[in-house]
Amino acid sequence: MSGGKWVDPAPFEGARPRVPWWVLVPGRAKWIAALVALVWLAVVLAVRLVLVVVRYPVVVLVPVSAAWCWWRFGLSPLVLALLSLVAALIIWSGLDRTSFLRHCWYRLVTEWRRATVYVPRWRTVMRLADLTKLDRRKEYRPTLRRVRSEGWRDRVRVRMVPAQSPEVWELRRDGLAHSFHARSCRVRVLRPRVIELDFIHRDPLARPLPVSVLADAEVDLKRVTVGRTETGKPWRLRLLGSQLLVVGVPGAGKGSVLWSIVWQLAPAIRAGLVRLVGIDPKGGMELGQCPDAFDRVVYDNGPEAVALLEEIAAEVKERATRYRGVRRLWVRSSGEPFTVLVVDELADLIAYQPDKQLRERAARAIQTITSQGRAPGYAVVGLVQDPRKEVVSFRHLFTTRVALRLDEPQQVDMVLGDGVRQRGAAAHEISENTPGVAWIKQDGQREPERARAFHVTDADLVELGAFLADATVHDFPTRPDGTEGRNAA
Ligand SMILES: Nc1ncnc2c1ncn2[C@@H]1O[C@H](COP(=O)(O)OP(=O)(O)OP(=O)(O)O)[C@@H](O)[C@H]1O
Repeated sequence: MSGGKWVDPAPFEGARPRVPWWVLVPGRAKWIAALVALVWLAVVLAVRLVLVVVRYPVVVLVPVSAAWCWWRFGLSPLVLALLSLVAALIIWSGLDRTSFLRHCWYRLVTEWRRATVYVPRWRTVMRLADLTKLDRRKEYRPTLRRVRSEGWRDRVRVRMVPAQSPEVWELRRDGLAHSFHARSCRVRVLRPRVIELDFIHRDPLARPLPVSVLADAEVDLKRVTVGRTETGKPWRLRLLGSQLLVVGVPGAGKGSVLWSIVWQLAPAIRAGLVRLVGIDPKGGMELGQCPDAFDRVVYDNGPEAVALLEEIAAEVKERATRYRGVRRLWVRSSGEPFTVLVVDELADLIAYQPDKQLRERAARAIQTITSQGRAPGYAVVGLVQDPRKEVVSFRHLFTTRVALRLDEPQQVDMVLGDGVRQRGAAAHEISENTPGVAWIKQDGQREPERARAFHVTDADLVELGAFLADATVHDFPTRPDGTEGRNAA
């Protein structure tokens, strides 16, 4: 104040002290925040620990138990316990090798491969394969989830990064296989954002499978076992209510699929429950190997074959009319045999036949049998070498499609349908050394299956013929001097 007037003092020019924000937070709030952070850290650590125990149970629990045993009882009981454990494992593997491998050995392999192959290389491989995404300096990386080793393959579950599609992984299958030391890699979609990579180490179907002993047994037409799948389960084909298309290049093993079916149906054929009708345009090269199996067979693709097809188509229509409103699917008690029509080279009838009229009549008849034969008990087993357009246009009529070895990836799409090859069904990669190996796609089943048909040898076909031939009484041979042989009595 000067003479009653206010004089503004000089403004304060010192720098305002800069203190971190948390200094301004009241002391109590700081304690609460620190406590929350500590609890959070403890929870994260506990979850991580649980994950380690879940992912590496053997590696974690065995040493921990051993350490506890040593501390509690001393060294000698520990050595005794370990020796007993080893002895128990040896006995287990001797008594039941399959369950030992599944529940013990493959568990160890799983942990070993996770720790030595997948975890150490995951980040680098993902980056180099361009499977990571960078957004605002944050890296999004696919997460390695569950790993399961089954000896011949490792199943690796992955959570994809947002906005990534399985096709991106499809394109990198080869690179991923090499990176993780596998022979090949398949990609399967499990659910949104989660895929499973199958890293294949060896082919479990490398060895031919012999057929089972031929004996009178009950035949289930919904589950005809014709081989084994790569997971070790029986390969079962549904014939009742289904139509089957088998495609493969020459020598791919179409014959083995066909004869495996006939082999399994043999008891029912002998009992008259199942009737086989065949058309072999190759002059009997295939079906002529066991004509006894067939009720009727035509070795031609001309008028006789077409007449047979039309006859069966008429039967289908007639039976369908009778069954209408009575039953929806053929049953044994109908008193009429279940009919299986085998066409060895379908393309010969509906594509290569030079006579246009015959070709069209054959196509019409096949269409009728496949589309209407389900309920009246008619199944078609169509074998094809060359999946050309004319044949593939029939594809949708066949509910089960079997792709044996094929030449080109496009052919796989033509036979199995779009998108099935992307789910791993690489029929064009089947080795020439494994005839009878096939990829199977059944309608209503999302995932294709890989399997191998039984190997039906020429000797087996002779046995099959003898099993199905009508019993004939043969004269006992007589000796040249006219006396009867020893067995004649
Ligand atoms: N499941 C199988 N296991 C082992 N070997 C097989 C199997 N199937 C077929 N083979 C062998 O592969 C060869 C070719 O088989 P097959 O004649 O059945 O092929 P295909 O596809 O019918 O040929 P084509 O179209 O020329 O008739 C044969 O020597 C056969 O012994």
